[in-house]
Amino acid sequence: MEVDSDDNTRFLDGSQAFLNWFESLPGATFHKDILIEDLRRQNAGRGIIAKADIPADTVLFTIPRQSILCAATSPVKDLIPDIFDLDIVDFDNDDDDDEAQSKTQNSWTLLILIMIYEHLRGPSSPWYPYLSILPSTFNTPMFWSASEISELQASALVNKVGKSEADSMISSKILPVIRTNSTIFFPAGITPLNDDQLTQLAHRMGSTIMAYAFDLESDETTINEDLENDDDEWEEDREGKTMLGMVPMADMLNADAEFNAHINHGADALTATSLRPIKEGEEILNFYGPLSSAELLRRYGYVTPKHARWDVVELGWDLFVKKASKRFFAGDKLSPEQIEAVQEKLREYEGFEEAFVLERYSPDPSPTGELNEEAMFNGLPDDLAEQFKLFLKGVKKVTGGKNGIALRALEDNHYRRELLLQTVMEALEEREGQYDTSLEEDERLLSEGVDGKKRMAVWVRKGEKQVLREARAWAKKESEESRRKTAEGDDEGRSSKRRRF
Ligand SMILES: C[S@@+](CC[C@H](N)C(=O)[O-])C[C@H]1O[C@@H](n2cnc3c(N)ncnc32)[C@H](O)[C@@H]1O
Repeated sequence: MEVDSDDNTRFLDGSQAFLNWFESLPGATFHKDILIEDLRRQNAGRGIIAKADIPADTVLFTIPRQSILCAATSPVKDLIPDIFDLDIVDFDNDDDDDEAQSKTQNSWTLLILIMIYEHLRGPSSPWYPYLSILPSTFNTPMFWSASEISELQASALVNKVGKSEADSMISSKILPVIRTNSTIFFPAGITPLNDDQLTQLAHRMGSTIMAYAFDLESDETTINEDLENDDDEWEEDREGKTMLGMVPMADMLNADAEFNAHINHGADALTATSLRPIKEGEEILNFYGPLSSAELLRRYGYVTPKHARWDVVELGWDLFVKKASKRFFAGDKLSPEQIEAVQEKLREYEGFEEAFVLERYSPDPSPTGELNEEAMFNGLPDDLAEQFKLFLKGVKKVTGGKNGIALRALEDNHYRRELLLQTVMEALEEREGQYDTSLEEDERLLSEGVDGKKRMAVWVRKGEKQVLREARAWAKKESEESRRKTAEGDDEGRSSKRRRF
């Protein structure tokens, strides 16, 4: 990345002013053997590196809770108590669809308002040296043009960018509060911003929160406890469930799927500690969770090779049914209208899934932040087999028991599994065809050195195609096995009350 010398000076001065400010906070510590480094040459902004070898379990820095920018520390809670009353704010409220809730705040919108307020205060804000080094532009797809988004091709990420949801959240929860309290946000001497400017600012703050904010747990937790929890735990800070806060210095750590540091949440302070020995010159890295390349790009605006182990691809139910139906049309025993009737009934079912996420078996990193096991594709979602069985039952019903294939599949577990696997293989082939380029073309593009947003988009779509190929190879192997068992007339396959599919 090219930077001119003025930019360079501003960047380095910003880092130094931030460090000076941080070290002056009562209770803050910053280890003598670490430094804030300029990592723009590797498109990673600022990061923290070790200046000397650091042993495991070393406290790298300490952030007193008082210095965190959040609902508990912001002066706005006294200025606009009715919306910032911490006793009545429902941190679980993330339901934007409910009109009654449209004016109430959640952890996201509170923090957006707090950050807008501090941003507008400029140098008078106690957090100014910190806020000054946070980004004003982002690489997340939220800010991509339509043609840049189109490079994601058939990735499910295209429908998860969330621009219009963010726009409506800003117009229903952010702008009205600022307009009602305009003298607080724009006191004498500060020129008020118009709605477009405020909307842009709110987007900027929302994206900063997405990539920088922490879920403020109040209890001491350790990496071991975190890793024992299920995957959803990692995502909690991005779901609007608990108080979110901007944690100076903790958010200067970059991250990867293999990492060497962790943030512990203590009663009075948060501390960053080394999980294992860190060598001089090594970057100190945090972990943002077991995120796929697409999710890492959506939330943080970057991708890394090590996160590809968590790549996923979505297989739509309608595509699966399209492929399955071909088999059930045999002998004209099932009409398209009957299939649609089955589908309609299925959609009414509470647990109905529109799409199934295919993913590898991919263990979490070890407590010392290392990946010790290969990720591999080893199975389809159980829900798909269950929904397929319901579909077969539906077919049996609408045909009055006349569709032989459905009847046999409901009776014979091996046969049903074989049908499922065959259908999945065909559906996966069509799913791969929905992307404009092949896996091999994407690999060539990446090796030829495509860069910027396009490289990230190619990386995401390539990763998804790789999962599709692995899933197809796995299904083929399983299907051969299943067919062998069916041919052998394995009685185990017959349905019985004692045995489940
Ligand atoms: C919490 S901040 C980390 C500090 C950030 N680099 C900065 O300069 O302010 C998260 C952002 O850092 C960048 N980042 C984090 N880890 C990265 C990595 N391994 N490679 C490239 N960029 C990374 C991404 O832009 C991400 O949105």
